[in-house]
Amino acid sequence: MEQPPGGRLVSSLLLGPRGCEVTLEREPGLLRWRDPQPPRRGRSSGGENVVPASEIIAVEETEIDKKQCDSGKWQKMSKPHAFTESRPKQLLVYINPYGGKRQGKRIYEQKVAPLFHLASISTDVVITEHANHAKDNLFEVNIYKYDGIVCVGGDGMFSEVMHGLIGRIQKDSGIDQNNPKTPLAQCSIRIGIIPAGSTDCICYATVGIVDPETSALHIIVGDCQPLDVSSIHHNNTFLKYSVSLLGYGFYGDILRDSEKKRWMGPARYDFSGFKTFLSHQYYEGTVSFQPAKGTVGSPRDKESCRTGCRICRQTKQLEEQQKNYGLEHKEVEDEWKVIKGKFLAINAVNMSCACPRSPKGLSPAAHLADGSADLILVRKCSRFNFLRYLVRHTNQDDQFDFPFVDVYRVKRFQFMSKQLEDNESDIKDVGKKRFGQFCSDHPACCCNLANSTWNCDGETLDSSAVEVKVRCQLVKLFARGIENYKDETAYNSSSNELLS
Ligand SMILES: Nc1ncnc2c1ncn2[C@@H]1O[C@H](COP(=O)(O)OP(=O)(O)OP(=O)(O)O)[C@@H](O)[C@H]1O
Ligand SMILES: CCCCCCCCCCCCC/C=C/[C@@H](O)[C@H](CO)NC(=O)CCCCC
Ligand SMILES: [Ca+2]
Repeated sequence: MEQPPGGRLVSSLLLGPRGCEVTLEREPGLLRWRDPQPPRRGRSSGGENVVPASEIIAVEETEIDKKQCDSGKWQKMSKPHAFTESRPKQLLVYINPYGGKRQGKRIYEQKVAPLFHLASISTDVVITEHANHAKDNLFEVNIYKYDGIVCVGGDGMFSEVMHGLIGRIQKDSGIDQNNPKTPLAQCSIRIGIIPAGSTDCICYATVGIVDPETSALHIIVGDCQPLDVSSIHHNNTFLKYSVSLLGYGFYGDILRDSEKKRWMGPARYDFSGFKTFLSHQYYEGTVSFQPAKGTVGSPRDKESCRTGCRICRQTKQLEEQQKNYGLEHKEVEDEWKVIKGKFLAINAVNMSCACPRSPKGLSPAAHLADGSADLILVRKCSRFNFLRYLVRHTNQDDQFDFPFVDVYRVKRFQFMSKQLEDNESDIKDVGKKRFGQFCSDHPACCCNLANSTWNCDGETLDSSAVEVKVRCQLVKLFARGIENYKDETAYNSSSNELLS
């Protein structure tokens, strides 16, 4: 390449049989060329292509002019691939061969492995043989020799890998996960998700599309998206972590029913969803929460979390300032709001939970990395009203604009079912006998004292009482959030896909 004044390198590029001029601008590192053919009508870019150098996957020479080579003017480069410091060189890959439509292995081998090879990334691949294989394995291997862990599967598989990684880091840092008050050690090893599951909500909500190649490219270019994680405890015992949905009632019941129908594949959620909707079960209990004070946004905002999100950035800065002033434990004294009631659903979401089924998700303005969760309380209402609420997850109308739906942005919350509350008070009341699932005071009244289960990122969790705390940006993903399209020349305008 020649270097004319102005920090621009200029060379010629052969695209098929036609040649064109290609320039590389040092600042801000953009590679530009014009299509050799005249621009198509209606194409605003006028046939110009722009690719940031940081997003070039690999450069390969197809043929070298022998004469130039011998003259010493040309030197054959070894295959250059690392264009930025943050790119991974060695990855540990876990494939769930049974997730979603059971295509994980094929997707990895046909769509992802060739791209990793092109980018000169070396991999150790583990095809899981049973549930918890990946999680257990992460406690045994030397994770520190890897630049990232990749999971090929759905939200459940991601959850397994995340539990393994967080657990391992805490173990190595001497931190007891059972203490809900202990600050956790952050995980600097990034996790990549190659979607091959049934809902793939974590991939959709952090990338904007469920597409294995796009996710592979985000891994290769070394993107980094921090993610909030909620820790769930009961009686000083650690239960689970959650990054997408922690739901009691409707989504817990769907999951409990659908787990028996795994053989149906992703269709099990439609079947169990319909059945759970008809059952119209409500649950009594008490929800207590601390409203998030240190965050900038609100769950009723019109603005969503997007790449480089201002709200996530500002909240993190605020948290760091508080830490510097020694105020990080101040929230313990913050006031608790208590709500007793009958609920069809209690949903706590750390992110929008957007997925192909619901493109704006359960809480469209929730943020990936703002240290808070949106707590959505759907009180007992008619079946018709509940259906109206559900349908609004699929259209542009506001799903929080109902008198029976409340939404709060929280840092911590607790839930206790009425059954457990009653049991706890009955321990003192020794003479009283319980009548199974029904109200002991009025056996004929059929008060609903049954318990639901929690849907924790698509895994069931049975606990009638939980204590939940959001851990700001505990893990990092190979992703960059959902992008806004401003520059049509750099990206394919019809999807979120990166150019390769
Ligand atoms: N080899 C295996 N055999 C059986 N179960 C496995 C195996 N490997 C992983 N699992 C478990 O399968 C569960 C579901 O996997 P995964 O999340 O990939 O698919 P899914 O449930 O269809 O998708 P989604 O979670 O997006 O709805 C995970 O909880 C994981 O622990
Ligand atoms: C008449 C039309 C009504 C349509 C209603 C559609 C509402 C869809 C909301 C979808 C919300 C998904 C929340 C994501 C949860 C994931 O962590 C979890 C694991 O993958 N998936 C499920 O539990 C699977 C949950 C599947 C629910 C159907
Ligand atoms: Ca959040």
